[in-house]
Amino acid sequence: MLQLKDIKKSYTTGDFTQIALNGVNLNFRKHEFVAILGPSGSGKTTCLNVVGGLDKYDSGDLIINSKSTKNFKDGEWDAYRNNSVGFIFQSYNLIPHLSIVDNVEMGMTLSGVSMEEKHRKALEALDKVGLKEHVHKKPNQLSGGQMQRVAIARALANNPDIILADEPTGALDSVTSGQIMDLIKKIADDKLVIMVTHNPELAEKYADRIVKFKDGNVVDDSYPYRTVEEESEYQLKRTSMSFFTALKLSGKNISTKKGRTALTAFAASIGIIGIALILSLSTGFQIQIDKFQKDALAEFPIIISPTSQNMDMETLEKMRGEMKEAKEQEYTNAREVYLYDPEESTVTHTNNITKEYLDYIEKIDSSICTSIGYTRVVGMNLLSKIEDEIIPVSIAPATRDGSNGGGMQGLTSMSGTLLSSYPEVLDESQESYLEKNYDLLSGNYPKEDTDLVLVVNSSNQVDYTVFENLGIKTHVLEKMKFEDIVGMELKLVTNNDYYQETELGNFMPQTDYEEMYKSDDNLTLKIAGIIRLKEDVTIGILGTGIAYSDNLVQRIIEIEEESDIVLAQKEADYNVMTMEKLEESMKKNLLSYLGGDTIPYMIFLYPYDFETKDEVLAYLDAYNNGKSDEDTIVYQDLASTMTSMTGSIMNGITIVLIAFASISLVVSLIMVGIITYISVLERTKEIGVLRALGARKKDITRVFNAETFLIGAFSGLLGIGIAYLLTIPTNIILNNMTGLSGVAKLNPMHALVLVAISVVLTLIGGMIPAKMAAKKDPVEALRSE
Ligand SMILES: Nc1ncnc2c1ncn2[C@@H]1O[C@H](COP(=O)(O)OP(=O)(O)OP(=O)(O)O)[C@@H](O)[C@H]1O
Repeated sequence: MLQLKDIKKSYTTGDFTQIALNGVNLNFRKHEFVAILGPSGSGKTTCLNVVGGLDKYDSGDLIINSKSTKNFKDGEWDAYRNNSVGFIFQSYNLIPHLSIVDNVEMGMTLSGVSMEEKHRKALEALDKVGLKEHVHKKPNQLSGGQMQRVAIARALANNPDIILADEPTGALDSVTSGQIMDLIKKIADDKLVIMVTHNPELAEKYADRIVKFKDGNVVDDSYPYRTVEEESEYQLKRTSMSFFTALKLSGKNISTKKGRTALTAFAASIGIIGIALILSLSTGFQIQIDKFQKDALAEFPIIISPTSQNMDMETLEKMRGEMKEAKEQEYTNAREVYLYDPEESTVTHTNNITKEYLDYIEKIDSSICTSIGYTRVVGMNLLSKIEDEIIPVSIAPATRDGSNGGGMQGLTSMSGTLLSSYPEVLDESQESYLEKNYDLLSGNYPKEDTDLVLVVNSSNQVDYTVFENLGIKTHVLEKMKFEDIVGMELKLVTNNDYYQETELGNFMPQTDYEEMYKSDDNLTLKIAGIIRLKEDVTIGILGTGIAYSDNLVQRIIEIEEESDIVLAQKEADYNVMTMEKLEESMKKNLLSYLGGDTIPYMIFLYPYDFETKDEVLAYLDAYNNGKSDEDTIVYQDLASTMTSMTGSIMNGITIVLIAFASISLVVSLIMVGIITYISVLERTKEIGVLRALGARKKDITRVFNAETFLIGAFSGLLGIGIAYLLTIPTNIILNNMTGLSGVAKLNPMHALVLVAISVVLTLIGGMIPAKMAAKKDPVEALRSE
């Protein structure tokens, strides 16, 4: 059954080598009760540990069921301890934080016995040792004798062939000793029991055979066994601890030191709390910005103007780079003044808007672009009948505009002025731009091309010059009734009626307004209604004053293109009114003013929202494909420029803050490492017990990894929980400070990732101590107190 052949074992500590076993030869029968006696230090325990596979022999051979163990691998030793050997120690070596049943089940747990079978066998074993009523107690609630019974039950539970007992009654009184010996004696009926003892009477009374040790050698054997081993199959069942078992084991251990674990987890969670708060704030602010974009900036048109400054990120960065360079050049010592052209450092592009481009724009899909607006510099020859007198008037916007109460400062400063021509919807079935964004205060929204509207600001104000231009004597007026304004009519006079060619060949505006007023060619314009920007619309593109549709201007151009003055001006290289010489660009402007140019000055494209805006931009970009630099048309998308700038600033700040908060994560990593290390020290005995029960080194690592996993997961969840609670006061404070509500919002995705990070970091922190634990020598581990 079991055979020791010339087993030698020595321990070297420093320069000193202690021979513990000096060529031991022993044969054991399948079923017998062997007592090993001998003076202290004679090698009894060492022999038992070698037989049990806890300690490795230096030379010789241990033959188990006729199989040599010389070439046993770690895994085979682990399996051997688990399947074939049951240990009973003097100091019981129960795992204190597990219940009695769990202690007894542990060996079977390691060899993967099913839950029910394991439980049944454990109860059976406990019944055998007479502890059936105590199964749910913890080891420290039992007497010494009872604890040793549990240890015996544990040794028996997996039904091993060999029971090794190292002074099992050493710590017990004589009565209890007797009871335990009776129990062991009974076990020996169908097992090999090897017991080390100092007590010759006990040995005499109970053992079948007494082997005496002295100086690492067998000096006497009362019933030697000399036989040739018959061949037999010897199969070992591999052991392995599931991660779940490791979790359970560690969970129970952690639950015995709740206070410490909670403190550790809290300390470790501070980094997580910091990062979670930062993330929740930054996502919160980003959400606010996005909301602002959606609410306001989506209404912000894409602008195509004659010259455009390339305000994309690349250019901005370039400009910033130049600023940096400029800084570096500061404070020269030269005694000279340098001249430079600031234009050279700004990137401008001249857009040559062509008929082809206009056609392209007009073909844009109405499902991505709600409306298109134009500005054209077309002068209108307007007359009005005021108190029976006909006078020339104008609907030009107020000269000091910008007070429509709609927060249009952005557009005002960047593109010069607010518009007086409102955009037309592309899809006729859609609500018109005015209906969507402006409340009607009086009259109607414009229906005809010739309908005008008066735009007022939130307090119904209009610059008095608007009315001055309309021919109304404003110095006697402070206010005007809606009814007096709505329905007001103006006559639009054609160029042919308005300008007349003189004998000198130049054109002069007529002054016979009565005559002009009566002309059949006139168009009658009417102020159809008074409108005001809706309260929830942030950006209105119309300035206060009179607004009209682009169709009206197009109609004027259609008529005036063929007017005498336009035809004459087209031919001439001088101003046909003043006869002054004209530059090419001045001529172009004059023609536009006279209605002789179909190309608008600026184009405004209004996407539905941010998604369709991208499509509109793609459509505009597509036009530039394969075009030479000067033929490309550069648009301005101020909204995106603004938001991408705020976006990257936000990201920058977030990264810096997270970097700071991460320092505390590193601290917690180190702390978890220390805690795990302490835990390894505290659980050394448990490591030994587990190894004796057949746990592999890997399983020990797993136990501690499970512990750090639990701490990591707990601290992560705790951190997220606290961070979540902290968002409440944060939001209250922010609301008081900024008026924004619900800014801090913890994204569930971020929460999950942070818990994962916490787990990974604590696992890393605990890795080294867990490896150290696995490397512990089982014999030494068992010996530790
Ligand atoms: N891990 C070790 N390192 C160094 N020496 C050891 C180690 N384990 C045992 N020894 C030495 O080996 C010898 C045999 O020890 P062992 O524990 O087997 O004796 P023992 O007969 O069981 O003694 P006791 O009856 O007092 O328990 C002793 O001299 C002991 O000091």
